[in-house]
Amino acid sequence: MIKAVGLGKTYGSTRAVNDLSFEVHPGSVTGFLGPNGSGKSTTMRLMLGLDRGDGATTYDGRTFAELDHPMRHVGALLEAKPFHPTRHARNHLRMLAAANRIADSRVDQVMEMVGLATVAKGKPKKFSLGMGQRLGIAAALLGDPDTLILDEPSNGLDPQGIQWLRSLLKHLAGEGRSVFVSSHLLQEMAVLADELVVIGRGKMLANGAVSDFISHSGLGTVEVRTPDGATLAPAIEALGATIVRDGDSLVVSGATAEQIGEAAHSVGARLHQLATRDATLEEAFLEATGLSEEFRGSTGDLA
Ligand SMILES: Nc1ncnc2c1ncn2[C@@H]1O[C@H](COP(=O)(O)OP(=O)(O)OP(=O)(O)O)[C@@H](O)[C@H]1O
Repeated sequence: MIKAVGLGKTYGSTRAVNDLSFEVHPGSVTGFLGPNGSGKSTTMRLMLGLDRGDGATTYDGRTFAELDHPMRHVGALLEAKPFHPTRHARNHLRMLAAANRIADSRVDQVMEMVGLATVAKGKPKKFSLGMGQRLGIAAALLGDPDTLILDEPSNGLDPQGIQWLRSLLKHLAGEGRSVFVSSHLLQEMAVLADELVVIGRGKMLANGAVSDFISHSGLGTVEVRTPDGATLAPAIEALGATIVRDGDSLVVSGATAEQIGEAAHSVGARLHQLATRDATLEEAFLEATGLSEEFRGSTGDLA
């Protein structure tokens, strides 16, 4: 298990990460979300001891520096990929393997896993963004680690690549590993992650199950089809809910289907349909991070 306690980092006058504490549990994928510049990469570097800062991160009770052959415990993919300019992809991995006492045969295994076996002798500097990303993922998997920390691993991957990565990470978590992964692809995160850590301007905004994050956003609605709208609407509004009329339907925010059903019963209104619609992860994320967005674009006058 990963346990991060009180992580913090200041660059000049910028408090990039501020007192972040969270856990990443074995057997699950934990998504790490936050707007641009919110401190995700800095947090990951702190977790791996690559940046000096406040707090501590332990892996089953040991800090990264205390692990012998860390690649065999924690596999990491960070934004900057230090590939050797002239070394072949396979040799790059062989060198990492040797430094961590990992068998050479594992190199071919991971190249196969990430779909780079046919270009094993290619030079990473000639790789496309997606191929470079796959090589970085191969390096993270090299030590067959029980913990993975991946910063934007889907960057540059095509749709098939993203689907492949999703299956891979779910499979690895299913084997009991702890997977911590940042991404801006919220639809992807919605189907990949079990738990979330959501930050804004370096501070924790939400931490817990994806389903709780979405339901706590309060953005879900209930669609009510009724021939007795005039009778039912005041009873729903009396619950403190708001109603938007859509043809012969009432779209209700701020009340559950159960509450609406009870209200309908108490005023004798007939219900033809009562359908709940959950918020999307994107809607919940935008709601949670709206005020902590650091960089806000404008659609302006594009003409
Ligand atoms: N080496 C550095 N020197 C100075 N400031 C830095 C440095 N690295 C990051 N920062 C600042 O720290 C803050 C957090 O940056 P970080 O890269 O961790 O965010 P992020 O959430 O990973 O962003 P993105 O989603 O855009 O990749 C930003 O304000 C950034 O400008």
